[in-house]
Amino acid sequence: MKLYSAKQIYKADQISIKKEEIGSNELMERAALQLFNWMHLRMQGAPVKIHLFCGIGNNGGDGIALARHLVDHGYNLEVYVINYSEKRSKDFLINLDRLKDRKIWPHFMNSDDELPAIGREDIIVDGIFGIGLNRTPDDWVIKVIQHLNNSQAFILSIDIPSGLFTDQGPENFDAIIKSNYVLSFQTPKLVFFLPETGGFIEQWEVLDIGLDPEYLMQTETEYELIGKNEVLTLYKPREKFGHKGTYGHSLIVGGSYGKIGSVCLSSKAALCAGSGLVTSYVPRIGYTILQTALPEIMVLTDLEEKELTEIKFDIEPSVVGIGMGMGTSDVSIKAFASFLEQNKFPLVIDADALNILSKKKELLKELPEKTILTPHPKELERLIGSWKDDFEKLKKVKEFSKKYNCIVVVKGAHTIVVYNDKGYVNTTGNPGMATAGTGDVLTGVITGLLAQGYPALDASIFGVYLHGRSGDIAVESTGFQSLTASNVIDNLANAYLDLFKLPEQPVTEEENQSNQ
Ligand SMILES: NC(=O)C1=CN([C@@H]2O[C@H](COP(=O)(O)OP(=O)(O)OC[C@H]3O[C@@H](n4cnc5c(N)ncnc54)[C@H](O)[C@@H]3O)[C@@H](O)[C@H]2O)[C@@H](O)CC1
Ligand SMILES: [K+]
Repeated sequence: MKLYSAKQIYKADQISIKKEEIGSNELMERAALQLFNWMHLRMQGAPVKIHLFCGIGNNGGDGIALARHLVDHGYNLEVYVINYSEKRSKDFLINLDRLKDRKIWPHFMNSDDELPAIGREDIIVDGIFGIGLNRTPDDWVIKVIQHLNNSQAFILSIDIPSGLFTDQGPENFDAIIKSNYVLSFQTPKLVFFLPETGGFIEQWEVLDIGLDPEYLMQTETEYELIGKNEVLTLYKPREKFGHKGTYGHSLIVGGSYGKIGSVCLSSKAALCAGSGLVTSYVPRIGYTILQTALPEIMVLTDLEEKELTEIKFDIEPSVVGIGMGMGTSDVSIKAFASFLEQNKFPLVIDADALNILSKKKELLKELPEKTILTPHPKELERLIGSWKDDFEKLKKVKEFSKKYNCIVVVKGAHTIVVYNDKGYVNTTGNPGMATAGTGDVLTGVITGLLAQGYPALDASIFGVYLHGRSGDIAVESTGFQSLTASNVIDNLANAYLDLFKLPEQPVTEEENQSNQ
């Protein structure tokens, strides 16, 4: 699913109005009707108190138009207009008149007005600012926003939580509505998925207001949201006459004294992701551990007992996944540097290998094209330097990706795979996966996919999705706290099977009767 920018949404809006020969207020009416239907279906006329807060732009206009439908259906409604500017939008005014025709008079709130009492059982509808916000709200408006956040009432936001910019980072976190539910028009917004701002949205849903499909389809976006539909187009089915050689050979390099487990996890994950063969390359101490833990896997060892001192092998792997548990001792740095200088195989680089790259940036030029780097936030910071906000971070990652022609997997609650100017935002995964070893599993999965011939970008996007989906399936039986990295590996099979599961269909009346 594409994630459109505010500019693109405004453009789609204009094109739709022109093509369909409708007024902009008709589009607003469509939006308001969608909002109303959503609420009415769930509330079924319940007499709960609804406090509807509107701004004076089109987001407020949506709110005012919604108010008319709610009133027409007998809902218990109080409407407030936050008068933060004199420049009321045309469609806001049209809808205000329509509301007044029904003898409904909103409370017009100005800077020195008292804030209304809101019960914790009430519902707040937030239509103060939409995608048109272009500066931090005035102090008194921030006080209103804080008042709503502190009320403990359920907050339903129209289009986007008020106070959140669509395409830039926030300046003041106190100025943003904390939404329980966002009904977002046509497209979710990128900020819903970024670590700094994602917490302002508990749940979201898209309401289709029928913006011009042709424009939406043809328009390239900077970010895409990755769900099952998107990865299904990447999936490569197995061939009947395939053999283990067809599905590649993954070499997993890493480990040191006390950290052989990380190599076990990556190696097993590569195997379960479908790699035909897997070999692990570890210090000698890892030999018995790996051979005992993973009978399907071959093992090569360094001459040294406890750490890697030389990465040399006489096999021809399809791909090398490197770095987990490797440490950053001087000898291991040297081993990694000379490996990079001679290596000709595709690479997935993680953990300590990333830290070594950060310390010795001159090694970055040795990376084969489309090398995949999988940093967590701290590793990323060491690699690209610090950032002011998520948008600056993504800009820096894009520059880095272009400079070194590499793919960067920016790990987080919504991992974003970045290549060149484009970002792919993952939707699977859960907080239970914030546990030791899940990163090693991800490296293994991506390595295993590359081995099978997935192009590097597809392997990254698909690998991140599968890893998260395995975690989501696992957590159903483990709960968040007890989920382990091994549980994620154990559910890779289920994540694959889940790709082809159809959504559950409602039981028909006939089936119901025959079951009785
Ligand atoms: N574009 C579309 O396709 C549609 C948009 N609709 C609604 O329109 C919204 C966008 O409306 P607008 O562009 O009118 O903008 P908003 O309603 O988001 O913002 C109000 C206006 O206030 C001004 N403003 C921005 N920041 C301010 C600040 N900090 N203090 C004071 N004034 C400030 C701006 O001039 C802005 O236009 C969307 O979020 C959505 O809710 C819907 O009506 C349906 C169609
Ligand atoms: K809003």
